[in-house]
Amino acid sequence: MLKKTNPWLREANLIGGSWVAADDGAVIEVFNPATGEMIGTIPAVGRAEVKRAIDAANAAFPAWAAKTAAERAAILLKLAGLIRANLDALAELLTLEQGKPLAEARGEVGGSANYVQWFAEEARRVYGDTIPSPWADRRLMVTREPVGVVAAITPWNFPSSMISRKVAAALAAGCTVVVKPAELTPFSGLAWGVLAEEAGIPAGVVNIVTGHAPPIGDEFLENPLVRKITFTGSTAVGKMLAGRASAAMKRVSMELGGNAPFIVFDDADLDRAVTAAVQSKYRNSGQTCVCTNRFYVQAGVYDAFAEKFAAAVRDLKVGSGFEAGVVQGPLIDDRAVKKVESHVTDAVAKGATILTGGKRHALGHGFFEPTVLRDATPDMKISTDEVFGPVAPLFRFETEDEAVRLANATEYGLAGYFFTRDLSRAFRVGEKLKYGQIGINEGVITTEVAPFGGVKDSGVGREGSKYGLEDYLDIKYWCIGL
Ligand SMILES: NC(=O)C1=CN([C@@H]2O[C@H](COP(=O)(O)OP(=O)(O)OC[C@H]3O[C@@H](n4cnc5c(N)ncnc54)[C@H](OP(=O)(O)O)[C@@H]3O)[C@@H](O)[C@H]2O)C=CC1
Ligand SMILES: O=C(O)CCCC(=O)O
Repeated sequence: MLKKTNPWLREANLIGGSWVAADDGAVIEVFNPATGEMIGTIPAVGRAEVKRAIDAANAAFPAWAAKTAAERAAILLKLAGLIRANLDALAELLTLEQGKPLAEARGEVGGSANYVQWFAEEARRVYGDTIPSPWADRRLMVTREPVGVVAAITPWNFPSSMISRKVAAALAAGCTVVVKPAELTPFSGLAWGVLAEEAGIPAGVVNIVTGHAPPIGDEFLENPLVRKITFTGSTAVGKMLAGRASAAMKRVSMELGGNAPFIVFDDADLDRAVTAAVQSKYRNSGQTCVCTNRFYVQAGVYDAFAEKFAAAVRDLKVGSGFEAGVVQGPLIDDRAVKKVESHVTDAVAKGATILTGGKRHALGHGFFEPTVLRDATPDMKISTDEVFGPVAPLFRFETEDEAVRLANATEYGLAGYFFTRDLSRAFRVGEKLKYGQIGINEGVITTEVAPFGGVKDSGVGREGSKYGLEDYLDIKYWCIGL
């Protein structure tokens, strides 16, 4: 039904300003994760179509890069306005293909517009430098230039805002792009292309291709016209892409997995910590790379926190994202549910106690009960693996040093959170945590004005903020003899 009424559901790819099918007509079916119903099909393109998209981006690059920053900014501002003007329909499309509650989808689409607006504004602030010359007869300066054609690969958990965060930055810098949205949630990405056209972004500047990932990834990696690859997704795929891209000397930005700790010290405001814990863990049903994965709670407040937290989680309403009051939608697919189930089974076998939830929800499909486990220990899989689902393990600790050691005992380093009312401890612990993003007395910290990104196996580069533009700019040094 929504397929007929939603004006943004586009079942074609955008290549060089034309909406096209795969050369051989191949398609992939896309399903609603809440019901299992097919909601549409997308082209399953091969390397030939991807090469044409890259050629189109390359052909469009000189004219787009030559526009003044103010001209690019004006087009991007129009796009931000169009996203906002159509927010309801875009949010419905997002919930339909991804499952998140409509209120969260509206928040994501609004965030998508915010990223576009932010980078429209930043486009006009790409400054250069002059360098004091060591030679009396020469003048030295530095300018910044767009890197060229960018290939962007985006995930299914934020199918709208991840495109904005990458593509708006690339466009603001003067780059042209070929985007590959996730196969499970392609329609929000394709809708982005429809809106980009309507905003007046010239043909070939934004191209969107869909299909099976390996051939598309191979063309991105092996085509010399692609100068940069930006990716959000799993660490395993990110490492593969970064390895092959560096062999071809392409620039990369990698936003990869996380294993976020959330530390509650004895001196924390417990009610505030509980509210933040629920948001940080159960947003998008736990399918966010900055969602808390491990809760470390100091011995003095362990029981009180566990009780209050479990009570709050019991109240979370599970169901279709379209239903009023629902705050937990389905997981993206059955593979995700099986992963969550295996973490719970492993934790319980090793001594964890289920305080609430713990199994598939009676609604079926991708639904899983919001779960809290107490008495978690470091030997459980959930302490090292990214669970990407609605399961919260509570670990107990005694001292500040122990909390920091446990929180840092992971190969990931994306986001970490802690709760304390002691200012000295806030700085002490914040400085010791090896993470790219720190939340103190806050559980949700993402905004377009701040740098999003990680250290260690969580990736390289930053998105959003003034730093987000740098990833799309090359530095050029000029030495001018007088
Ligand atoms: N950091 C984050 O925000 C995310 C983390 N994850 C983590 O990864 C786990 C698995 O999720 P999954 O969806 O499999 O993540 P992936 O890393 O496989 O997918 C992310 C994106 O990469 C694409 N991709 C996959 N393989 C290739 C390839 N060979 N070449 C080019 N692109 C490729 C996917 O395409 P396609 O959709 O067509 O497969 C998708 O667009 C999750 O459970 C979670 O732990 C997942 C998503 C986002
Ligand atoms: O999971 C991600 O990669 C993006 C998270 C965006 C957010 O925190 O809103």
